[in-house]
Amino acid sequence: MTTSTNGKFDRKPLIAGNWKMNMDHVQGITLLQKLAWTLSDARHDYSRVETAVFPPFTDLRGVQTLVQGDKLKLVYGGQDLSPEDEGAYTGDISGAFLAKLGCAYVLVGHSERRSIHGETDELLNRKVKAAYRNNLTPVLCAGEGLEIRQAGTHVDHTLNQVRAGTVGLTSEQVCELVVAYEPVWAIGTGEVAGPQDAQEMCAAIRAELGELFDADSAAKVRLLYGGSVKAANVAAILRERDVDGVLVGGASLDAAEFANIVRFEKHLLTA
Ligand SMILES: O=C(CO)COP(=O)(O)O
Repeated sequence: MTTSTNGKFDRKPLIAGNWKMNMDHVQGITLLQKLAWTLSDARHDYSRVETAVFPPFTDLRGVQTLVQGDKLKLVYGGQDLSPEDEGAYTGDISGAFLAKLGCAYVLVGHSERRSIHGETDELLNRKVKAAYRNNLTPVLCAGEGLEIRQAGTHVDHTLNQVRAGTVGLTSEQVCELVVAYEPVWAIGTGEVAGPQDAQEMCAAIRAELGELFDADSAAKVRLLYGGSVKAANVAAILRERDVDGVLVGGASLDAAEFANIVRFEKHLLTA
């Protein structure tokens, strides 16, 4: 990445697969081997796009062994982390443990954690800070539900989540930040937000981060769209100026489909 123009082409596209609670550690290795094989078979230029997977915690040790052993050009991360680094927090996973397993990223505040586990903005801000403290890049997830979208307050709602999640960060930290805009009504539903919807929100998030921090740092933040992304719709989404990548759920469980999403540039001409 260069800092010369601070435009879209300075931000490396990030194609991320969130496996959610799918794939045990044996299935996970098979999926990753298939993915690596598919990408290498197509002589994919790994250097142009960053590919990341977010497997369940129990898969991470096996993923680390495979990625390091076979020198795969993939990075990986956890789907969540504790706001604390160690101690009496039964069932929680420390960011320090994720870092030790070679994780580069960690998801923070996925809508399923917000809704099913009642995670608050205040807690998520502590998790974002725990990620930085442990040299993990947080992927802060934000986005509105259907009622909010229908009421037309989706931009305010999402910006509030981003504001709350980034309280107390330094500009240097913000430069590394990844924010995933995932409208809840588009997750796992087959409903995909239009490219213009994704662009509208990503531009608003970048502008807000520019106000909160500074324009140069905001220009470096990578903004992802998530919600029913597939090989057939990824290129149109990634043509948008402020959309720098995608966070893929269901389609990341199919190696061939996910590989086609990673190779989105190939579909750009026809999008
Ligand atoms: O939640 C998502 C990724 O984090 C999106 O899931 P789907 O791609 O299955 O809609």
